[in-house]
Amino acid sequence: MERKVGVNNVKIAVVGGGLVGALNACFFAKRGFQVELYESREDIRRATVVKGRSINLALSHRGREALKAVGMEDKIVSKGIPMHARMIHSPSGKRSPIPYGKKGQYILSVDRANLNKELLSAAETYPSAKMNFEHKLVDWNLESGSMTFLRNDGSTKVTTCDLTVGCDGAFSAVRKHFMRQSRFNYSQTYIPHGYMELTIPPKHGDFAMEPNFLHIWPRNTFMMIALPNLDMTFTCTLFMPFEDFEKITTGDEVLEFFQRYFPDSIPLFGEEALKQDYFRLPAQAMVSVKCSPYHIGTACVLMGDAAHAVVPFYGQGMNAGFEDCIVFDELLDQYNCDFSICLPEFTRLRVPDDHAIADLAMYNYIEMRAHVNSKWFLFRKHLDMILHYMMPNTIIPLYTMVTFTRTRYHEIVKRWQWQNKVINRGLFLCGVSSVLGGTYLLIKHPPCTPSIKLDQLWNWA
Ligand SMILES: Cc1cc2nc3c(=O)[nH]c(=O)nc-3n(C[C@H](O)[C@H](O)[C@H](O)COP(=O)(O)OP(=O)(O)OC[C@H]3O[C@@H](n4cnc5c(N)ncnc54)[C@H](O)[C@@H]3O)c2cc1C
Ligand SMILES: COc1ccc2c(c1)CN(c1nc(C(=O)N(C)c3cc(Cl)c(F)cc3C(=O)O)c(Cl)s1)C2
Repeated sequence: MERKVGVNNVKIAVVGGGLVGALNACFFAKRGFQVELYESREDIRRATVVKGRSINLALSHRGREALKAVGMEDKIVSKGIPMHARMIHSPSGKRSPIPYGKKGQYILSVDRANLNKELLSAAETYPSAKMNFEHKLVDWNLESGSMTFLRNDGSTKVTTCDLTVGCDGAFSAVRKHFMRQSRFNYSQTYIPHGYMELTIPPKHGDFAMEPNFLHIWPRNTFMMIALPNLDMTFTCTLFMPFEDFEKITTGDEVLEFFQRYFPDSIPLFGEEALKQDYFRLPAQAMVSVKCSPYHIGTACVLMGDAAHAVVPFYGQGMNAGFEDCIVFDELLDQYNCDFSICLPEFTRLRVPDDHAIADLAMYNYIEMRAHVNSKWFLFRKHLDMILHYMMPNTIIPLYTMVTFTRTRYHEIVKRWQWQNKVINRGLFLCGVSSVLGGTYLLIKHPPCTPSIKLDQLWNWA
């Protein structure tokens, strides 16, 4: 265990015991801080069902690097299912695999609840870390640093700390107190689409589809994806405008809809099971939140969805939140745990990157919704691969940089804009050269004049 001189009497309050809060508790406790984690829900290690969250998630490089830094990568990866490629399902039921990249380039389907439990248990192994469940932050006083938590029995607990780390998600209570600060920027966007999770059960005791793939049914305004689970089920996420969800009110309408857009999936769900699953929970909303700065003085810093909730169309929300944790930890190393430097530096570094991934995810949502069906998806991904193969150091697919590197998100956007310019110029030059070439050939070798005139052709016929 690392122990820096002088940090073990510094008290950190982590608000929110979700994925990012639990990981942050590991980072701070590992460094020797006194850590108090406060989570409004009950301890999910004792809960039976965690409702309303995406059941599984795609873990990629950024998230793995953060887990590695606290010694949790192997444990989490061992319970993840590698997805080496996408499997594109066309309306006709044709399936086309598209690899994510080279052999070692894969993403992992991980179970959200298990990941959260493992991180909470890992945090608890540090003697300087204490978990407080069923403690909901209801007030925070910036000047005194005191926080008020409401407990399930109606009592309250007031406490103070040296640093509050707001990891309380997209609807953060900590961030609400930032809203009172002058020059605090905030924006949120709900997209018209909702998402619903459906389950494909095992078939004859095995996965009903190829397990090591991220299955995708791209249908422009509708889309369904499926990620595998260790129990040989698939968790499917159906994305659709709320107004379309609302049009489907009966079991028969469910079947009619799936028959029309995702026919190959019906035998995998089972007709009756699909009808029940569809009405189990209502479609959930998706919100994109941007704000800045992420800190107030040396008293408070936001991380994860509390700082930047992103739409899931890049599978990066958790990965970006986990990267927040490792970036802050790297700053603590670089500036010897001096919060007066680390907090503003965290804002300076992470705001442009987290805003960039929020924009990329929203861009991908708009692109997928607008004109990505299975043919277009296949074409674009194959074009990416061909251009990357031809110019490996010049053209790198956007998703490769996002998913398999820790290249800063805002640098990826700049490079992507440059690459698009190169590709468009290249396509333009190809176009111009083919026109010039064609014209040259026409001049050099004029086509022979037809033996008969067009009007003779009609008479002749
Ligand atoms: C459909 C969908 C699919 C997704 N897929 C992926 C994916 O494939 N890959 C990926 O990287 N990301 C994905 N994400 C994003 C990912 O789920 C989030 O980015 C991640 O959960 C953020 O973690 P967090 O800890 O910041 O917030 P949360 O997970 O929301 O945790 C916040 C915690 O704070 C607690 N809390 C809230 N208010 C208070 C309070 N006042 N006091 C105390 N505690 C409080 C909550 O109970 C919760 O436990 C997806 C999201 C959705 C919606
Ligand atoms: C649990 O709920 C969810 C919901 C959405 C996602 C995930 C899990 C995981 N997601 C990933 N997206 C990428 C990606 O980079 N892109 C561009 C893609 C974007 C979309 Cl929308 C898509 F359908 C495929 C790809 C693809 O390339 O396979 C990965 Cl790489 S992983 C999206």
